[in-house]
Amino acid sequence: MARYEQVQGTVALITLTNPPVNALSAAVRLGITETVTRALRDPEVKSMVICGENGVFCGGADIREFAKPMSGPPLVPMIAAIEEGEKPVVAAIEGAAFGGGLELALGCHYRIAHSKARVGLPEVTLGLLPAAGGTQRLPRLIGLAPALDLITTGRHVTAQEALKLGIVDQVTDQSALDLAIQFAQQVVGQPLLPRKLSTRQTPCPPDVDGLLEETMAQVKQRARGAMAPIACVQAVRAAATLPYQAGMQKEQELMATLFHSSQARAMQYCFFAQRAVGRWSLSSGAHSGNSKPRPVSKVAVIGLGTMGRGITVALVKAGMSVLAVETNKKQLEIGKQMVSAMLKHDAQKRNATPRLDLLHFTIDLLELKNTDLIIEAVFEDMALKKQVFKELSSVCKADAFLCTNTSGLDVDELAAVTKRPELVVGMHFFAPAHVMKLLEVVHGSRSSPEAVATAMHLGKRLGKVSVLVGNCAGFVGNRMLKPYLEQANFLLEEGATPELVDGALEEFGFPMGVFKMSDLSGLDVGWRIRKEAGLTGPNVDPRDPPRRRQGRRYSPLPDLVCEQGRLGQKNGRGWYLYDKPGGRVATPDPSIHKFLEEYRIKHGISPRQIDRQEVVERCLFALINEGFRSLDDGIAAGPEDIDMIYVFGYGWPRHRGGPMFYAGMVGLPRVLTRLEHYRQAHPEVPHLEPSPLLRRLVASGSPPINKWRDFLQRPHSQL
Ligand SMILES: CC/C=C\CC(=O)SCCNC(=O)CCNC(=O)[C@H](O)C(C)(C)COP(=O)(O)OP(=O)(O)OC[C@H]1O[C@@H](n2cnc3c(N)ncnc32)[C@H](O)[C@@H]1OP(=O)(O)O
Repeated sequence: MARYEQVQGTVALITLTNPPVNALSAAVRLGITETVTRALRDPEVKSMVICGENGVFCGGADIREFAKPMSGPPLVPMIAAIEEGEKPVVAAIEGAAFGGGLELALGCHYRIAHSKARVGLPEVTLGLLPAAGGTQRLPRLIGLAPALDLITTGRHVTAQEALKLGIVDQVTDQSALDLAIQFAQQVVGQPLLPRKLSTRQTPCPPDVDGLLEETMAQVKQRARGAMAPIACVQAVRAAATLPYQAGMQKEQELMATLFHSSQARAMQYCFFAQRAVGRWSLSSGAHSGNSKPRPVSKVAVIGLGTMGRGITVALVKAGMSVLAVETNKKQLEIGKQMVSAMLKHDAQKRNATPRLDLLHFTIDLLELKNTDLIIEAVFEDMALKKQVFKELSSVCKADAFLCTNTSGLDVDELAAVTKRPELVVGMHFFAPAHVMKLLEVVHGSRSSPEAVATAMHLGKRLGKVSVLVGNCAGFVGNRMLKPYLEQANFLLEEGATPELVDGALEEFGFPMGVFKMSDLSGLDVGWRIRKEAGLTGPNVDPRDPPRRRQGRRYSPLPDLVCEQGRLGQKNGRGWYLYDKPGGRVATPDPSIHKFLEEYRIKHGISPRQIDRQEVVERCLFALINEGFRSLDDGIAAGPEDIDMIYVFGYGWPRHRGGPMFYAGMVGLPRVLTRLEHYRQAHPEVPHLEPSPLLRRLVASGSPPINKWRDFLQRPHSQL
């Protein structure tokens, strides 16, 4: 797993050979150990170069091995042997050097990178820390503050930034390997000691404690309960305050607390799940391996509201030419100004030039005739969307894809008004669409594999995690959100406050509780949808009592809040009070508390003490239960799809792996028992009735999550 050659007479070339990313598996570690020993012993060899096969240096430790018993030589002594050896070693970094890969390179005496290479220590994103000396060598190389940044965020760094930071010694547009071999010959005979990072002192600012405290406070705030970022700060602190060996000891101790933790398991599950959702399949037998996306170069976006603007920006940022369409000149001008401002702001942050040249604006639908793919992002109103789709179907070229950004309307109903239902798919972006990483691609019953492949591929081009889902009200994400929101409202009726509910959910790890999130989205959005569904407003069945709709318990609280003119952050008043319209600082509002008390009196509800555990269980188990139903209905292809939707689209804390993974961690029997308990206490809430799939899984001994597919009621998903 490591090839050995002697090149240019005196240079030992060691090539890691473990495709696709040359991960440091046991076999690779053994290969490196053996080849380095051989090179150190061979008197003809004066220096070494370590590189990776297929243009990738090394993607780090083999993550798949973490769940197995340790075998093969450990990384720490392997890297120490390279550093301590008396022959210079040069790392030739092409493609990527991540995690253990960069730590290996830091053990080398010199690093040469290709200009397109990226480096980083992303262990924190796997619930770990760089425990092959990364927390000790990197600060000694680049200083305390930049090392803290890189290690606690896990961010990827370009070769250019790596050069500026001092992580690499040279960057080349030519072959990094050729340059490294040349370099390895030149440095023979030069003093090696100063190149051994373990012998250096960490460059620190005058106020080390201040920096560490400030970083710890920031990290805790960002971490939302994740342990790894905190351990990373503690390990880097050791690099600033302890001698190297003691620092290494600390690194190992901290790693031991993380390595077998449920958080690390959850985050490593997310790593593989994120990649698994890209491998989609349909019941027809079409799948990502046999369905080619059609090339798309001209894209149009219809509607420049919040969603349309975000989608346009995302497309332009991905280098695509976009025709942005509005209904009238005034709206077009507003949209144009806002999109341009967003692009300029984004470019400024990246120190780049905004690609305004890729943008074209029109109010004339006829200009769409040469467009390859159209994304409709008009108001969430079926009649309006149908009218748009009819028009698109007649003006666009016959093979253009027609995509809708609906967040939950029936994609088949829209496809049916066109002359090309097979080219219609849902592309459900999440606000703000240029920031949020999730894209739900909705497969209608007549969508062709090519349309699905094209939408999935477009999502990837935009840097999104695209998840294929089936067509039903709300698709996967919003369908599961419904019982979650419902439980939150019921909890208010029963005695909770918005702060209590949000506090419990934020403590769980969500960036924002449900009521703050509703305020941010705008309370009128759901109000309008509920009016259309006949749950509030003039279309309510007059025979329905105030707290029942369509045969089940209903809370009119959110409707009543909207009727008071409280629309959320946008007008400064929602479930909370804000410093100003559009303000972000939420404070509890005594008038909401009074309103809730009066509501309870009016409806004869005696408020009771509700604790955080009940909030978490009722909101999250109801959501998870709907996840099981979505799986059983074939709307979600697998639990990984649901989990990635929630992690990337709804702020589910990554260190808890997503709702379905979390259910497995809590234990399916417990989820079932608690749902049964709450269902008994609230017989009028059907969402609390445990799903048949959950019952089947528990009856079968609660198999691990990767076996759940075997228990689905349909052998194939509906997709
Ligand atoms: C003592 C502890 C010391 C060290 C700890 C570590 O090193 S932990 C590992 C740290 N490394 C990382 O987190 C990097 C993970 N990999 C990536 O970020 C990307 O894979 C990479 C290297 C940038 C390449 O990206 P690309 O988009 O080209 O490929 P893709 O991500 O789809 O990966 C291709 C397949 O390789 C599998 N894979 C990638 N990295 C690893 C790894 N470190 N271990 C095991 N497997 C890895 C990935 O899962 C893909 O396979 P698939 O079957 O498609 O899932």
